[in-house]
Amino acid sequence: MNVGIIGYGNMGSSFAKGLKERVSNIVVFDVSEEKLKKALEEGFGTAKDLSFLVKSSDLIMLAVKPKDAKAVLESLRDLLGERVLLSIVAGLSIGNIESLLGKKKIIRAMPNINVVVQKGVIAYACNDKVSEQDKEEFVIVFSACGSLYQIAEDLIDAFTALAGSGPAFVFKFISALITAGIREGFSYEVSRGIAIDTVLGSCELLKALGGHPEEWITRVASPGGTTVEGIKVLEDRAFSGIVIECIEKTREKAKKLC
Ligand SMILES: NC(=O)C1=CN([C@@H]2O[C@H](COP(=O)(O)OP(=O)(O)OC[C@H]3O[C@@H](n4cnc5c(N)ncnc54)[C@H](O)[C@@H]3O)[C@@H](O)[C@H]2O)C=CC1
Ligand SMILES: O=C(O)[C@@H]1CCC=N1
Repeated sequence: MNVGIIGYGNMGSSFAKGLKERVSNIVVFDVSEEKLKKALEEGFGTAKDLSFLVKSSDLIMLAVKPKDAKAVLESLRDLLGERVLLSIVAGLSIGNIESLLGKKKIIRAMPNINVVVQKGVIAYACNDKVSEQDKEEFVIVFSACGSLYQIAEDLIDAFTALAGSGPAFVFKFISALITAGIREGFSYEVSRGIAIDTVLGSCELLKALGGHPEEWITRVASPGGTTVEGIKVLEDRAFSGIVIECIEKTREKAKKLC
C-alpha cells in the first residue's frame, strides 16, 4: 500500500513513523514548509500539492486540525476517485465528510498519540463504500501503529474522550505523582522514573493477569495499612467522579467540534 498523509503535525508524523516498515511508500503534504522539510529529513517523500499526493497514494490520511479539514476535503473532492480517505479529525463525522467529498470510500478513525511508539489505540468506522478487502488492508497496515477496534460511529466521540484524549489525562496523573515524589524529597529524575515504572508495571499486571482494578486494590491495601489512608483521600475528593466527568465533558466537546 502507498500512503499519503495530509498534515505532518503530531499525528501525521507519528503515523508516518509507525507505518514506515509496513507500507511501500509514504508521501506527505503540509502547507508548512518547515513541516515538509522535517518530513524529508525524517526519510519521507513530500508532495508539492494535493494532486501529486493523491496520485501517489492508495490511501490518503487526513491529519489536519478540525478547522482546516473542510477546505482540504473540498479540494480532494475531484481527485480521490476509488482511493480510500482515512480521516482522524476529531468530531468530523462520516456524514460531514460525505457532504464535502461526495460518496467516496471513507474510514473515520480515532487514534491516540501513543501511535508514535507503535502502542496507539485506534478505533475506526467505515461507510458502505469501503469493501471488506479495503478494510482488511487497512487493518493489516495500521495494526503496525497499535491496537485497532472497529466500533459503531456513534461511539467515536466517547472513544475520542477515553482513548484519543486519554494520554493527556494519564500524563496529568503521572505529573501529579512526580510532583508528589519531589515534595517527599526525591529528585525530579528519580521521581519521574518511579512514577512511570509504577504506572507501567500496574498496567502490565492488569493486562497479564486480568481482573477488575478494584480487586487488585484490595490486594495492595492491607487492612489497617498505609494504602487505605491514601484511598480515603481519593474517595473524599471524588476522584472517580472527577475522572468520569472529565470523560463526559471531553466527549461533549468532541460532538461540538465540527
Ligand atoms: N494530537 C492528538 O493527540 C490527536 C489528534 N487527533 C486529530 O488529528 C488531527 C491532527 O492533530 P495534530 O497532529 O495534533 O495537529 P497538528 O497541528 O500538530 O498538525 C496539523 C498539521 O496540519 C498542517 N496543515 C494545516 N492546514 C493544512 C492544509 N490545508 N493542508 C495540509 N496541511 C495542513 C499543519 O501545518 C500541521 O503541520 C486533528 O484533527 C485532531 O483532532 C486525533 C487523535 C489524537
Ligand atoms: O484535543 C483534541 O481535540 C484532539 C482529539 C483527541 C486528542 N487530541
